Amino acid sequence: MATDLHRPVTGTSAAVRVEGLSRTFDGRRIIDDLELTVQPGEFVALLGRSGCGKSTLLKILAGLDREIDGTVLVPRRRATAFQAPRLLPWKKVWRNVLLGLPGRPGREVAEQVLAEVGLSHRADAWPKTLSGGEAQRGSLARALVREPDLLLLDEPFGALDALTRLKAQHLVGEVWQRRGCAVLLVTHDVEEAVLLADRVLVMEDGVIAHEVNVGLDRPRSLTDPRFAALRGELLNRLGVGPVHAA
Ligand SMILES: Nc1ncnc2c1ncn2[C@@H]1O[C@H](COP(=O)(O)OP(=O)(O)OP(=O)(O)O)[C@@H](O)[C@H]1O
Repeated sequence: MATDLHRPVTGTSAAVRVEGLSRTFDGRRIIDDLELTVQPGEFVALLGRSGCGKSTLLKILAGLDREIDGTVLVPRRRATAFQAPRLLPWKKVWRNVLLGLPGRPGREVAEQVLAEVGLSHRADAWPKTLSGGEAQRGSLARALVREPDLLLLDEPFGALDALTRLKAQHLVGEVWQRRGCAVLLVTHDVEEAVLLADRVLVMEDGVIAHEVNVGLDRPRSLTDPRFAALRGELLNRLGVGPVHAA
């Protein structure tokens, strides 16, 4: 197995470079000679039918799955947020934020990033008392505190109600623009992908089968006919069938 997971990507090179990546589970090749490049500061969304291997790819990039063939180059400074916020219930929010940071950072480090995600008022709360949106902000804060060059997001808004989801999407867009890190967002939501990403990838049969450059100015509007056209194109790619622009 030619695994090269921790060779840092430096200088002007890509934030993610994946070459000839394959992953097999129980004899099934879920990822099959996949190629992927993400540029520094680029926001990329990854769509694909359920079970096509999106989360598997993200876990590999996060360094959580190393049973692979191929080459994966990612920055050392990377952080992940998942659909389930995974905050430790026995630690207050601010202590959760500092998890995984080396040394013994002070509370002010957590407070700074909690302010960035609008959660300062819940710093002393226990995770079980947070709303879904607050818990997801906590999870995002825990990722951001590492000052990642690459932020890996796996359906982070999937469990949120529609309004909270919109707010969380807005927050991630803001954070990305402010921080300038590369983002790879796995999502089922085509609108979310077009709203946030520079480039939308569609995964199919173990590879990146399609790629769409969004190319719309930000902030983006769902009522823009070009938005609707991109959404329709992607839905067709996903096999959801013709969708007419509003
Ligand atoms: N640890 C594992 N052992 C065996 N099979 C696995 C394992 N992890 C994932 N798989 C299988 O690999 C395939 C891809 O899973 P993955 O979770 O990456 O899909 P996904 O595209 O993220 O799906 P969804 O959109 O439903 O979350 C699935 O068939 C899944 O059952």
